[in-house]
Amino acid sequence: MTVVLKLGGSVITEKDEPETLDGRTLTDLADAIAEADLAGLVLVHGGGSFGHHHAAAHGVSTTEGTRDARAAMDVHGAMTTLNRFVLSRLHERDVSALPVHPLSAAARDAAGDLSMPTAQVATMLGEGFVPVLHGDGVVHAGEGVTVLSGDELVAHLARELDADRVGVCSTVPGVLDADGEVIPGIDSFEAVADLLGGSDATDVSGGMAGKVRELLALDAPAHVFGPDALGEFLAGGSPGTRIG
Ligand SMILES: Nc1ncnc2c1ncn2[C@@H]1O[C@H](COP(=O)(O)OP(=O)(O)OP(=O)(O)O)[C@@H](O)[C@H]1O
Ligand SMILES: C=C(C)CCOP(=O)(O)O
Repeated sequence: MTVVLKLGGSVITEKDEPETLDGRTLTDLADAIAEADLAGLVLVHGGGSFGHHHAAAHGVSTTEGTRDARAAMDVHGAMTTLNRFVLSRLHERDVSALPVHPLSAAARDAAGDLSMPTAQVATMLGEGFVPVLHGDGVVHAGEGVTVLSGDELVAHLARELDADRVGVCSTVPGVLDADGEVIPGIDSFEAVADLLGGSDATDVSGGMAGKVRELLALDAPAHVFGPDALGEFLAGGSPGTRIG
């Protein structure tokens, strides 16, 4: 059973305070992960206040790039710092987590299509490790370096690894309707397009609308849920909003 799980940057950081961790929530999520069956689990985390502030400050998005290596390193460096925090919380709980940094492995062609090998991720899984990837900068033909979102990585990994389940843990308990209630299931983008906004915080990669679009394109069932429901998802449950 292969499960791809994203820990939203807005969950594990204080998204409005540059480079500030939400240590308490990250600890709770690490506890839930440590209690779960870890075989086949691939983790991805987003940028929150580590990646998005730097990307926005340099005018870099998923489509607008930079050829300034220092700007690219501001984004990448902040993301590897956040990745170290996530890894250390997992190691403290004896989770055999190993990092995979997309900047050094991935590329986009001129049309923006992503390529990234996944043999290292599959081999880590085969050897009993938990790979931990993250949103990052990515070299992009014709643009320099653009942003690769964790949501895009989740979709890529789910396809390449033929995942059985996908989970996206965000600040919200699911995709919300106009009354703020969790929508149980989404089968088409058009049906919910008017409800989906970007993010409340600085976010260069599309917020909830981008997430739903990526997840709908997958074969594997995906769930969007809040931090309280991570244990339920990892135990095989279907919390929040089911997508696809
Ligand atoms: N209909 C909706 N239902 C739920 N959330 C919505 C909706 N429309 C917009 N949003 C926003 O989407 C946000 C979640 O997307 P966001 O990209 O910020 O989360 P994340 O993946 O946890 O963070 P990051 O992108 O930093 O990894 C919510 O906090 C909310 O502000
Ligand atoms: C801004 C960066 C580098 C990461 C974007 O990943 P996301 O938070 O999953 O959208």
